[in-house]
Amino acid sequence: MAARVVGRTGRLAAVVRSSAVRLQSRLHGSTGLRSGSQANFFPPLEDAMLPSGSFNNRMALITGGGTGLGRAMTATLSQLGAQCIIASRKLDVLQRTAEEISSQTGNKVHAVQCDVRDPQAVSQCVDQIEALTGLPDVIINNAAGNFVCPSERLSPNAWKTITDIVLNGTAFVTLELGKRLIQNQKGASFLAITTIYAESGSGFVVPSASAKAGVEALYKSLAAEWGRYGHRFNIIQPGPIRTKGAFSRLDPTGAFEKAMIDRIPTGRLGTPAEIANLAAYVSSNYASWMSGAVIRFDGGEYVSLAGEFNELRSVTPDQWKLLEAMIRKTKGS
Ligand SMILES: CCCCC/C=C\C=C\C(=O)SCCNC(=O)CCNC(=O)[C@H](O)C(C)(C)COP(=O)(O)OP(=O)(O)OC[C@H]1O[C@@H](n2cnc3c(N)ncnc32)[C@H](O)[C@@H]1OP(=O)(O)O
Ligand SMILES: NC(=O)C1=CN([C@@H]2O[C@H](COP(=O)(O)OP(=O)(O)OC[C@H]3O[C@@H](n4cnc5c(N)ncnc54)[C@H](OP(=O)(O)O)[C@@H]3O)[C@@H](O)[C@H]2O)C=CC1
Repeated sequence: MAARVVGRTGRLAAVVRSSAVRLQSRLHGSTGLRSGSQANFFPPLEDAMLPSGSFNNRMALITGGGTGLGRAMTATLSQLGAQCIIASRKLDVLQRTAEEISSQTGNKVHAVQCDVRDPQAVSQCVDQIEALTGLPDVIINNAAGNFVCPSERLSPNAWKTITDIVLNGTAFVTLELGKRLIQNQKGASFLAITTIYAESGSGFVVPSASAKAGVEALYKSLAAEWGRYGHRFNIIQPGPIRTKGAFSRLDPTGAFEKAMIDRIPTGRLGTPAEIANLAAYVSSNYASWMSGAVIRFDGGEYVSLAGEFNELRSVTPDQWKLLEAMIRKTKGS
């Protein structure tokens, strides 16, 4: 009897395993099956979500606003009436983006060169911003650096480069603006863009994970301390959204993308317009009661990675009948 049960259990386990393998290989194949089907339930909307004019007479600074997600946030804020300033190292890229967005929205976008790792450059950048627009009402700390690398291959300068851009850069921009805003008795919304692995940590991007966790601690701390000056601090943790900056450094061969889509319950990557809408809401007066919030925006990827039994998604209804029968047959412990 015991031998029969053991034999049957072994066969069932093999069936479950092989069907999971078949399913996995279908999902990882070039057809991208799951993204084709599940994603149909979750179509991304690209239009600006807030009423037009929501940012009239407001000034917004977006670091890293020349490319990728920062560019999308700048476009949405500008469309909603904001005067934007975008700041990063590459002035030509910033100027091109500023001109393109301004010409589409009719609202001025200013380009200011700034390496956020350098506190003096940040101070000069803020001088320039004050001269151009006055101190901003909205600050989005979006600039970042990252690459995948086994930690044993990281040089001290590699570690310093990423942590300087992400943690020190965010701190320099936030402190410089914060001090001047406090002096001028002006309120503001601060938003930091981190990542889902700021919470869990992640191998192979350890400087980024460490620095983004530091950014989250910085923003949660200041949310508590600087509310009295009229400042709100919030955090968005995006899941994967295709940008050249991120994907060329984190998935250089393109092989990782299918695995990511496979584990995202909404079956697709996010889009820059989706994060831009969320950032606009968080930075707007519609969210004036929101401070100290950490918003995970990842199509469900984080919980999908975390749940111990989530792989059981690949068990078929017939296999469940067998499993249930086995479980019900168990008596005692
Ligand atoms: C597909 C996944 C989606 C999910 C994404 C989740 C989270 C994403 C988080 C992000 O932050 S994505 C944003 C990524 N965007 C960028 O990184 C844009 C800006 N990046 C850069 O400018 C550069 O990549 C860099 C390296 C961050 C900074 O450039 P620079 O200041 O010019 O530095 P260096 O080239 O001088 O390098 C400094 C230091 O680092 C070493 N290093 C550079 N690349 C690598 C590498 N691939 N592997 C190992 N080490 C590297 C370099 O050798 C230098 O160290 P030394 O000791 O040699 O001096
Ligand atoms: N795309 C994704 O899937 C995800 C992205 N994120 C986060 O979203 C944000 C935007 O990333 P994404 O748009 O994908 O990537 P990008 O590479 O397009 O954006 C990074 C920006 O940071 C700027 N930057 C880098 N170093 C510095 C520096 N030293 N001083 C000033 N600016 C700097 C770059 O401009 P320049 O080269 O001109 O300096 C660039 O515009 C980042 O914070 C990233 O960590 C988080 C999770 C997922």
